Amino acid sequence: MGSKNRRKFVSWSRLKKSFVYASNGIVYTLKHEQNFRVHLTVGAVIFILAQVLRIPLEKQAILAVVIGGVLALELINTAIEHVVDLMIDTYDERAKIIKDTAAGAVFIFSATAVIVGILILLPYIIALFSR
Ligand SMILES: Nc1ncnc2c1ncn2[C@@H]1O[C@H](COP(=O)(O)OP(=O)(O)OP(=O)(O)O)[C@@H](O)[C@H]1O
Repeated sequence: MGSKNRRKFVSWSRLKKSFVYASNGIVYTLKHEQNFRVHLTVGAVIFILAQVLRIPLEKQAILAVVIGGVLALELINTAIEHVVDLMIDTYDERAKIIKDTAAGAVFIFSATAVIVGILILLPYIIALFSR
């Protein structure tokens, strides 16, 4: 008892470890999940396009939130898939429901991100071609 209480308010070594663990999770997902690679690539293209089109910073912030949200949801979906696989290695209707609903959450947020991206970028693309 007490060892936790004696911990520093902010420990840089613990922060560094947390960053390394989180990076490992991102690198794992990057290597093994095609959807994550697709979303990351689309997100990077949108970010570059926003710079080229000189989109205002507050709109870029909205794009950053939705792109980051999709990527974060992909990581959670991957974690859920692994928890299910850890619990059961045979076909199970409940496993299917868990995985399918988690995938559905990613899909809904991705579709939302696409709509937000179109709403923000399209007027600038139209203005570029109607000069
Ligand atoms: N144990 C299981 N029991 C029943 N259905 C399963 C099971 N494991 C996977 N499935 C079905 O297969 C689908 C794909 O699951 P899998 O674990 O292969 O994910 P994935 O191919 O990596 O998916 P994603 O491409 O979304 O990352 C699930 O959405 C589910 O419908």
